[in-house]
Amino acid sequence: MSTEGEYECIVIGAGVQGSFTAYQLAQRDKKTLLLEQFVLPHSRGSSHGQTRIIRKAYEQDFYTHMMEECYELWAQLEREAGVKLYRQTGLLVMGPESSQSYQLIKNTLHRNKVPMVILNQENFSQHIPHVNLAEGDGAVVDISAGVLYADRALKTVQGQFQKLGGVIRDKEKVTDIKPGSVVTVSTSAGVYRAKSVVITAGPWANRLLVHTGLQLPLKVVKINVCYWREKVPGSYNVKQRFPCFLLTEGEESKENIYGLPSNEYPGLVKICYHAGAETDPDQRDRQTDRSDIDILQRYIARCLPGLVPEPAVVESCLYTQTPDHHFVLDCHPVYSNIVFGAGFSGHGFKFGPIIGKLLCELSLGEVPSYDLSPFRIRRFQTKTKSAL
Ligand SMILES: Cc1cc2nc3c(=O)[nH]c(=O)nc-3n(C[C@H](O)[C@H](O)[C@H](O)COP(=O)(O)OP(=O)(O)OC[C@H]3O[C@@H](n4cnc5c(N)ncnc54)[C@H](O)[C@@H]3O)c2cc1C
Ligand SMILES: O=C(O)[C@@H]1CCCCN1
Repeated sequence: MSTEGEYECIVIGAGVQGSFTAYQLAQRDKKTLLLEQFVLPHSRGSSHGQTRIIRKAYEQDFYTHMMEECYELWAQLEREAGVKLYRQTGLLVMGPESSQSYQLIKNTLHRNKVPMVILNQENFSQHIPHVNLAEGDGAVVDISAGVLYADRALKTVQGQFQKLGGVIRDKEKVTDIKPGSVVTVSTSAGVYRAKSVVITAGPWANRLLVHTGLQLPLKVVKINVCYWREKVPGSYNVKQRFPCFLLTEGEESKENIYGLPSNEYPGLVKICYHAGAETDPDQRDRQTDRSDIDILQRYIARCLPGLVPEPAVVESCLYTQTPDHHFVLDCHPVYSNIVFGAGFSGHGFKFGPIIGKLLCELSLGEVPSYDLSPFRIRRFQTKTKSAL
C-alpha cells in the first residue's frame, strides 16, 4: 500500500500558528503535511499584512514569561534563514494612572525586570514629540518591544519548513476530519492519514472542530486596519525612533487603541482600534461597520496633532476572540491525538514560535513546556456532542 498520503502529523491552516507548528514538527524530524485552503500567500485570514507588534508588556505574567523565550526563537529563525524579521522600536504604553489595566502592565514589567522607562507629564514631550499625553495618564516604555515583519515572517517560516522536508499543499480546503487512532483528513483534492492532527484554522476553527463534535465560544470580528497621513512626512517615522504605542483606555473608549510608526507605507502611520463588528469569515467584505474609525478619528484629532484625522488607507483583518481574550491551546477532550490552537484574540502573532512549540509538544503527547491552564478549554462551558 502506498504511504504517500500518510504522515506523522497533519496541520490544518497555514497562518502564523499552523506554519510555526509545522516547522517545529519538521525540526523534530516528523513527517508533516501543512494544508491551506487558499493559494499562499493570501490576505483572507488573520496573519497577513506587513507588520505586527512584539512586546513583553502584558497584564499577566504568563504572557511576559512566554515572551522571554519567544524573542530568542524569533532571533533563531532570523539567523537560520538570514532574514530580518524584528525591528526594535519600543512600545509606549499610556493609560489613566488610576486604571487597573495600566497599573497591571506597569507592575508586570517591573516585577519581571523588563527594561523600561517611566515618563511623566514633564518629560513626556521631550521623549515623544507630536503626541499629547492626556491629563491623568501615565506612560511607560517597554524598551525591547518593536515591530515584526509579518508577511516576511510567514514566508520565512514556511520556507524553512519546506527546507526541512515538510510538505505544504495550498488551495486544498479540508472538508472532513474522521477521528481515530489514525486520523483521516479529506480535502477538496485528496485524502490523507496521520497519527495526529493539529487544527490552526483561525477564524474558521469551529467549522473544522464541528467534524470532531466540539464547538468553542469564539467570536470572529472584522478590524478596519487604518493608516493615517503625517502632516509633515517622517514625523512619526520608525527612523525618527517613533515607538509603537498602546493606549489602555481613554476619553474615546474603554478598548485599546494602538499604533505602529510609519514604515511600510511612506508617510502613513498604522493606528487601529482593538475591537470590531462580528462577521462571518467568508463574508467579511459585507461587514461595513465603521464605528471604530469614528473613535480613532476623535482620538487622533485630540492626541496626535501631526496626523490628518481621516484614514488614507483602510485594509481589513480578522480577530477570533475568546470570552476572556486568552488563547485556546489544548487537546480534544475525547480524541487526544487531535490538537488545536485557536482564539488568538488579536494578539497571537508575536507568540507564533512558542505556540508552534507548544502545539507540537501536545501533538506528540509530551508534557508542554509551559503551564497551559490559562489556555485549556475546561475554562469554558464547551459544547461537546453527547454521542462522543
Ligand atoms: C488588525 C490586526 C492586528 C493585529 N496586531 C497584532 C499585533 O500587533 N501583535 C500580535 O502579536 N498579534 C496581532 N494580531 C493577531 C495575530 O495576527 C493573530 O492572532 C494571528 O495572525 C492568528 O493566526 P492564526 O494562524 O490563528 O490564524 P490565520 O492567520 O487566520 O490562519 C488560519 C489559516 O487556516 C486556513 N484554513 C481555515 N480553514 C481551513 C480549511 N478548512 N482547510 C484548509 N485551511 C483552512 C485559513 O485559510 C488561514 O490561512 C493582529 C491581528 C489583526 C487582525
Ligand atoms: O498584540 C499586540 O501587541 C497588539 C496590541 C493591541 C491590539 C492588537 N494587538
